[in-house]
Amino acid sequence: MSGASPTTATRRAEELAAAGEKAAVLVEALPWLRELHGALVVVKYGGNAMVDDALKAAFAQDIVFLRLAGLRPVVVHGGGPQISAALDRMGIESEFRGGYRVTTPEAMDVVRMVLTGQVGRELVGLVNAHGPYAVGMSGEDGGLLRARRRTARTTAPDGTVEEVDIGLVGDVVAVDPSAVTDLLAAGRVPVVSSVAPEVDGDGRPTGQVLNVNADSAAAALAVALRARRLVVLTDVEGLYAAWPDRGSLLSEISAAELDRLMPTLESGMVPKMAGCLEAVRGGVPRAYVVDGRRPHSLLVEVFTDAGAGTMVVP
Ligand SMILES: Nc1ncnc2c1ncn2[C@@H]1O[C@H](COP(=O)(O)OP(=O)(O)O)[C@@H](O)[C@H]1O
Ligand SMILES: CC(=O)N[C@@H](CCC(=O)OP(=O)(O)O)C(=O)O
Repeated sequence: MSGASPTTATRRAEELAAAGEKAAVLVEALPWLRELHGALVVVKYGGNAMVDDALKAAFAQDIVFLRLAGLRPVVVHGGGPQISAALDRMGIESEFRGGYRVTTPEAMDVVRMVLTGQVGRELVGLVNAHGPYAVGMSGEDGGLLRARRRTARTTAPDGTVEEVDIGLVGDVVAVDPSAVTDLLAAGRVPVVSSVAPEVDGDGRPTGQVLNVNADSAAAALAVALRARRLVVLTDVEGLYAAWPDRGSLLSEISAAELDRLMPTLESGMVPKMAGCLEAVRGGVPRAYVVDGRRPHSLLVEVFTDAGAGTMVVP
């Protein structure tokens, strides 16, 4: 008698079946690869989804995969928890109003240092472990972003709405995407941190830098770059109809429905969903909020039919 023993043969059959399943995943990606070839995709990586080294490394793999699959990814990263930890080590307490950090001049130095000097550098390093793709930049570089100070609105128990000063926090009012498009044309992956120079009412620089929420910065960039997708990776499955008791997870929502839901949203979801709204109203065909705690959720969202999380459509 010749040939493999029954156990070896069974194992071989199982291996081939597993390989076939993997091939099926690749085949499922085919229409998406075709549709998104050359597409510019802005990926916002939230600080809360940077849970551990393995997850950050998986994110870097996904970005390199997108780039090698012929898409043009642009990363905008957050780093809220990392900023809070650094402030905490310095004995400075973090305070948020309406999802935005109250930013004193002292805190602004830390925001800039942590976002551009620490979180951005780490992501660039992780991507570049695969080849010289990533180039880090902040909204200050190449005139990329300009921002004006924002105030936060709070509602008092009697229902009156008050404007409160939240310090050096900005809204993006202008984007010059050439620094990013130049890098894309050179085959690079821009990794952007959300710090921006302040301009006055006449558009003149004041010399101050402002702390821009990373969701807002990603949305402004996605609009200015005419991105085909904005994908926001965060630490929750997507947008829930009710919070914190997690009503149903909304798999798809229109801009008009989201607009109605906006006043009910809390904390970090406020700038996140405002950003998605701004993006789809500004011409981005789809914006997604995806659970970045699941490894490779970015690839699942972009290349499979199932998708995940919440999709916002115009
Ligand atoms: N309706 C909602 N659906 C989902 N999450 C919500 C909702 N309202 C508030 N949240 C909170 O928003 C958080 C996401 O925002 P944030 O912490 O700023 O994340 P990131 O660091 O990714 O920007 C969630 O973890 C959740 O606690
Ligand atoms: C004004 C404002 O709130 N800026 C944010 C910038 C970082 C950020 O947005 O990080 P995540 O995406 O991880 O939340 C902050 O200081 O935390």
